[in-house]
Amino acid sequence: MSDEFPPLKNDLILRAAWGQDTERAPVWVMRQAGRYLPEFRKLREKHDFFEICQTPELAKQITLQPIDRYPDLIDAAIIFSDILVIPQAMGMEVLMNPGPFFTKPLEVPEDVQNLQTEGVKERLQYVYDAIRLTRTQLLGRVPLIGFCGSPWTLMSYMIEGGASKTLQKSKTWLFKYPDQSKALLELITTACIAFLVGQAEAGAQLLQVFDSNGGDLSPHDFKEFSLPYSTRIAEGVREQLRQRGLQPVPLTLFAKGASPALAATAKYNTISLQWTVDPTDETIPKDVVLQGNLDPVVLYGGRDAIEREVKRVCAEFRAARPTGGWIANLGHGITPGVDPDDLKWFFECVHKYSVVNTIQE
Ligand SMILES: Cc1c2[nH]c(c1CCC(=O)O)Cc1[nH]c(c(CCC(=O)O)c1C)Cc1[nH]c(c(CCC(=O)O)c1C)Cc1[nH]c(c(C)c1CCC(=O)O)C2
Repeated sequence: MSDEFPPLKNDLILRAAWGQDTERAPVWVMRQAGRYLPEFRKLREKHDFFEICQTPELAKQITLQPIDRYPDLIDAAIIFSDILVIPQAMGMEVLMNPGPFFTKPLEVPEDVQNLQTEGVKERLQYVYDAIRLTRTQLLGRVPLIGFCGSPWTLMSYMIEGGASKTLQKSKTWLFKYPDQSKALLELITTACIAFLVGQAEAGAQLLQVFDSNGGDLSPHDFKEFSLPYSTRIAEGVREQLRQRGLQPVPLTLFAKGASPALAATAKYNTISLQWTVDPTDETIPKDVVLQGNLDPVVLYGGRDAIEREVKRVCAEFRAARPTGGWIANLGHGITPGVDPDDLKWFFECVHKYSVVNTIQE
């Protein structure tokens, strides 16, 4: 399997994800292939969002855009796709206009019976094809990240029908129909495990679970309705990779807004922190690798602010992980208005200030 693709020239992020010390922190950003890039917007004018996801050649082209624009500055690619491909593969229609829009969201627990839970892994074949093609054309420059949404975050989209500030409908399910909610979370968990294993089989070298709505739950409900399923994904993926004789793949959990100490109990190799978390927080266990966590809005603050904030964040992470185990990133996705040159400056600052002896000045 490993011979299928060109040899890897930059394994910084893999070493960091396994907890090893690195010369400097590896860096990538969530949503790095996205609307802040003029080359993305140009391609997007001609193609529907999910058409791009479903066309391996287009998904590959967009995945490579930031890698081509920032050569030697960026340490990972992330496959161009969306967390909502799982609900689609379960038979739900999802459009992007401009945010995600479900034409028939789940309204009552009986609606769950209409989901097509058999064959989900197979219907996502286009993602595996995109991953294979991208790995080939990356030419070993950097590792490729695969991903999925967490069961709770996907459940909330399937019920809300799109993004929501309050999550009133989906949280109502948790309080009104806790058992049926757990049954739905189980179904989604099974799909997530199969999908992540499929991505690793196709060549994804690191896997990230996005629990973007995890922090909208009380710690009690997070422990009841989100954490157990994210934990099961980590266990299930590791187990299935082992059974298939595949190399282990490092796993990252981004439980946005949730307590990092709780997120760490899910036993992922890495937890991704949003900017409201102090990486030196004593409650975070020392054996988990950290990813993050510059406030994405700093990228609008100009070069001096970017440099100052990167320097500060680098010092914090070095204090938190003196012997390595940090992947530099933003605390959430990069937003559409960022100047691509300011992102370049962010990468340059991370290269400079995450080297051990420069941050001790
Ligand atoms: C919640 C969520 C979604 N999708 C995703 C999440 C989890 C991360 C997070 O919390 O932001 C994950 C995602 N979405 C996308 C990626 C691609 C890889 C990457 O570059 O990170 C990834 C990893 C592409 C995308 N997904 C989307 C875009 C922009 C839409 C467009 O091109 O029209 C991109 C590049 C659209 C999308 N997709 C989703 C929303 C809420 C939106 C609209 C809001 C927004 O635009 O940021 C669902």
